[in-house]
Amino acid sequence: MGSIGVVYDSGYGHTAAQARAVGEGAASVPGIDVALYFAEEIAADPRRLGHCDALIFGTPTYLGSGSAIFKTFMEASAKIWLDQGWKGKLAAGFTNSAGHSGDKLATLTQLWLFAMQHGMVWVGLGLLDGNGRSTGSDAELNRLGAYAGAMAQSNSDQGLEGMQDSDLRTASALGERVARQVATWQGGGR
Ligand SMILES: Cc1cc2nc3c(=O)[nH]c(=O)nc-3n(C[C@H](O)[C@H](O)[C@H](O)COP(=O)(O)O)c2cc1C
Repeated sequence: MGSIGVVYDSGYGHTAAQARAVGEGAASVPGIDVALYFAEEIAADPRRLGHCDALIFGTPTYLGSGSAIFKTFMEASAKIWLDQGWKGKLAAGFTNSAGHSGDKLATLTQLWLFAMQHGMVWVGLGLLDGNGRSTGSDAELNRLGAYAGAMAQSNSDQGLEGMQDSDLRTASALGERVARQVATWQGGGR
């Protein structure tokens, strides 16, 4: 039994699709409740996340970092940070951008540091990098080769049809991994 909150921002819908995939993967684990929270809305009262055993953070990469709206959520959590209210919860992250690199690692690093400041315990993707061999293809899981979290790439001139199925499956795998960790995580040591 456990509860996971997926907190995300998305200006144009791509990262929202990734968030839904993360949520579906998490919900595939029996006994895990999953809820998606739009960062701008939950920033008004981030204490509503207090019941979650794990928080999975997601934001588009804008100019080499998370979006301003996601940063608003981060700063809205400052009073919780002061009390270390999320200490011992599990955390993970995901991001989408137009570039294949797109400096997405900087965004995942930002999310990781945010979780570290809160005393949370980071769960990485747990998948080897895909599509790194001559026999590989973009259909492979983790085709963008991230370890710190889930990455997705979508062309800037396309809508959701530009999302790669493999990236959504990778996002789902992250959600499922966090959910499996929640199922066994005690967290009591904080
Ligand atoms: C203000 C802004 C800054 C962006 N900066 C980057 C960037 O640094 N790297 C990148 O690869 N794509 C960048 N992009 C492209 C977005 O990451 C891409 O369109 C992504 O799909 C947006 O996700 P969303 O639909 O969830 O908002 C930027 C887009 C905008 C609007």
